[in-house]
Amino acid sequence: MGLLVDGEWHDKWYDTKKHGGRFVRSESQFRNQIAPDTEFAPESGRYHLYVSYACPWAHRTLIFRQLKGLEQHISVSVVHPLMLENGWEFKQPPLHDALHQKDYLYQLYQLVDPNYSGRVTVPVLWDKKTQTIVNNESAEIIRIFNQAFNDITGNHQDFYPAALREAIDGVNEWVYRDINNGVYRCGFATTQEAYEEAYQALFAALDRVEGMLGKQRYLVGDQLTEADWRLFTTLVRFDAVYYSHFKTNRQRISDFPNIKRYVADLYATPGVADTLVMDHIKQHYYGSHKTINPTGIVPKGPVIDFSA
Ligand SMILES: N[C@@H](CCC(=O)N[C@@H](CS)C(=O)NCC(=O)O)C(=O)O
Repeated sequence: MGLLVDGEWHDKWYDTKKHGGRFVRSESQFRNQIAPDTEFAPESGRYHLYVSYACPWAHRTLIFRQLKGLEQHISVSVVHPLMLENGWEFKQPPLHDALHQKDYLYQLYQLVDPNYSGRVTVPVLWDKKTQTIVNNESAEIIRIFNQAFNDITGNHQDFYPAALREAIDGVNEWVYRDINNGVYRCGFATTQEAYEEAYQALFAALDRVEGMLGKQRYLVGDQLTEADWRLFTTLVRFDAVYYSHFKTNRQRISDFPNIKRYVADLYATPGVADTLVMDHIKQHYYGSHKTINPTGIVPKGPVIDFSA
C-alpha cells in the first residue's frame, strides 16, 4: 500500500493521525467525461477499464458495464487481489496489463502524469487513443456508462433518470458516508473513539435501509437505480469481510430480513453474479491489510448463498 509523491512511489499506509484516528478518503483526481464532439467521444473499442474484483468501487463499474451491454465495447484488465508494498500489481494473464504490460498500476499513473501526487486507485477508465486516464472516480464512471454509449449499444435503460435524480443523490449521500465509506471508517480507524463513531453511524444507516426496504422494493421507490448498485457492492462484502476484518459486527447482513431479500433480488439480475468474485475479495482484504491482519490468514467461512 502506498502512493505517488511527485511521480515517485512511496510505500506508506494511510495517515489517520492528523484526523484523530479517523480514516479520511482523498478525492479522485481524473474527472473527465465522455461525450460526443469532445476530447473523449463515445467510440466502441476505444476505452479500457482497469479494475480489481476485490474493490467495491470498481465492482460498481463492472456491474454497469454488464447491465449496459458494454462488454464488447469496453475491454477490461483485472489486477492481482493482493495490494502490498507496490500497490496494485499485474501478474500473468489473466491478471495482466493487456495494454501496456506494466507490472504495477502506479506505472500507468506515471505514464499519464510523471509528476502525479496522490493515491493510485482502481477503477481507472483509460483512453487507448490519447493514452490517458479519462476518469478514476467510480461514481462518475457508472454515470458515463449509464448514458454515454447508448447510441452504440442501443441500450437505453436508465439508472439515473432525471425525475429521480434528487432522490437518488439524497440516498447516495448518506449511503456513501455511513455505509460504503462507513465500513472503511470502521476498519481503518486507529482510535477506539473513531471506530465507535463510524460503527454507530454504519448500523444506524443499515437500520434505516432495513426500514425502507420493508415498505418498498428499492432504495428510491419501485425503480431500480444507481443508488441500489452503489449499496449492493458493499452489502455483498459485508458478512464475508467487513463483519470480522473491519469489526462491523453488531449483526450480519443476513440477519436483516429485508436487506437479505434485497441482496438476493439484485444478485438475480442477469449478468450480475458473474461480476462477484468472492475469492479475490477475501484474498485482498485479509491478505493486504497487514496492520489489521498481520498473519494474512484468510478465513474459510462463511458459506454464503446470495441466491437463497
Ligand atoms: N473514490 C474512489 C475510491 C477508489 C478506491 O479507493 N479504490 C481502492 C480499492 S477498493 C484503492 O484502489 N485503494 C488504493 C489506495 O488507496 O492506495 C472511487 O470510488 O473510485
